[in-house]
Amino acid sequence: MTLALGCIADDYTGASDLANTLTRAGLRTVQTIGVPSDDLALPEVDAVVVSLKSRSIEAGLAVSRSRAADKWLRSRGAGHVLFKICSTFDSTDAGNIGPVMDALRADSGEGAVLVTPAFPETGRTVYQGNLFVGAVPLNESPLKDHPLNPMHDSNLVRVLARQSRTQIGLVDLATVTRGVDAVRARLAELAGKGIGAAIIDAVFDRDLETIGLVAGEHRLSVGASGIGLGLARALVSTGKVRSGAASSETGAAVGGPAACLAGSCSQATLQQIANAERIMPVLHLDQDRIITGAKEAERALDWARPRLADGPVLIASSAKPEEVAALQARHGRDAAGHAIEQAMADIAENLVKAGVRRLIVAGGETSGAVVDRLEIPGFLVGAEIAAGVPVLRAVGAEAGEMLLALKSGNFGGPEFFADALRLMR
Ligand SMILES: Nc1ncnc2c1ncn2[C@@H]1O[C@H](COP(=O)(O)OP(=O)(O)O)[C@@H](O)[C@H]1O
Ligand SMILES: O=C(O)[C@@H](O)C(=O)COP(=O)(O)O
Repeated sequence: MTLALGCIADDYTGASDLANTLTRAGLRTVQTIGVPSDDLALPEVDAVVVSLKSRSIEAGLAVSRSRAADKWLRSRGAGHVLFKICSTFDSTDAGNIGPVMDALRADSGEGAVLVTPAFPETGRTVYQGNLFVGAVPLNESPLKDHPLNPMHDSNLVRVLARQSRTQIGLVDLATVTRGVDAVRARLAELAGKGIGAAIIDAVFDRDLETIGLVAGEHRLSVGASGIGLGLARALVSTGKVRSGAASSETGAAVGGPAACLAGSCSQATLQQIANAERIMPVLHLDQDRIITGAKEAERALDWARPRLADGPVLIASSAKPEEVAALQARHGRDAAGHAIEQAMADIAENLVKAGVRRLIVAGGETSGAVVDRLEIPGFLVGAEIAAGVPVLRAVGAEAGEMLLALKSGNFGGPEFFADALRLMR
């Protein structure tokens, strides 16, 4: 297998979002959890997305895991590696976008790296280096209240400069609009000045196509699914990947009970949970009980097990920003987040033991904790539920045939859980 494109994603929902985008653009794609072991039977593919849970861990660990993934992808022939980050640039001043980019840049010998989280299909656009989420700048969007990485600065040149050892430049929209040669020339100019990375503006998919053509001539890029779309379209338009080879069939139905778990506290997920209350039983976890070790996961399982035969259930830890802030003040941000993620993993593990084979998880860190606990080594991409969220068919899972959906907290329409269940049969 010689990979046309290698990808390293810093969380699992982000990885499935990217795998979905690449598949839809015509690349045969598989999503692996971590660097695959030699005995994992991978189909013949154009792209591999290695999923890491590295967005919110200590920067040194994120760097070493990303470098290992990069090494594996390059050893499978990937000439270009995309480091997939969140379309809302989720990170803190300690990292991990800057430190990982610096390390992968050093390993690849890249001059100036193109960086953009733009993903117009989901309302993420970048202009003059400023990230917009829908109609508002990042720092005015719901991301200002993210439980782990609240985003308070929409100027990504500044945000990345605080995390990186290299100087950060800008390739503005006027340059992108002038086309591939103009972007090439600007990048060469920045590299000549010793600037190691540049935020590149993008508002429409056509901007990402221009960016993809230039980025594909290099060894490394950093961005969200939008730049993945650009890279994939460039591979197809230049004939490096045969178009139309990819299929996103979800395959045979798996049946069995279905369950939903929500750990995201995003506005979109809170609305989706409220709407799900109309169509399935919903249990709201008591977060203080989780953190103080009061057997809250067992209570949730006792509630869920007798209901599974009658239809899907939803278990949520999600809370409004002021409740999240109050909980964090009582217990600390990381302790609260970690304890809730582990409770979600406990619940998922036992739901699968109780027969659940169709599982929907809302939240990137939450999905990471759940998928790790279920020890699923990889996924094939199925039908698209909503922009950035595909049905995933587990490959090599201990529990056998399983369908999952890993939803980024911010993604999906108001009826997301119903939409997902309709496609996960
Ligand atoms: N009620 C709550 N209070 C505080 N933190 C919470 C609560 N519920 C979930 N969390 C934590 O918030 C984080 C949500 O992150 P994540 O799952 O990545 O969602 P998103 O996709 O919206 O970023 C996780 O670490 C989760 O454990
Ligand atoms: O790029 C995106 O927005 C998503 O693919 C993503 O990374 C999701 O992260 P979470 O919102 O933490 O699930």
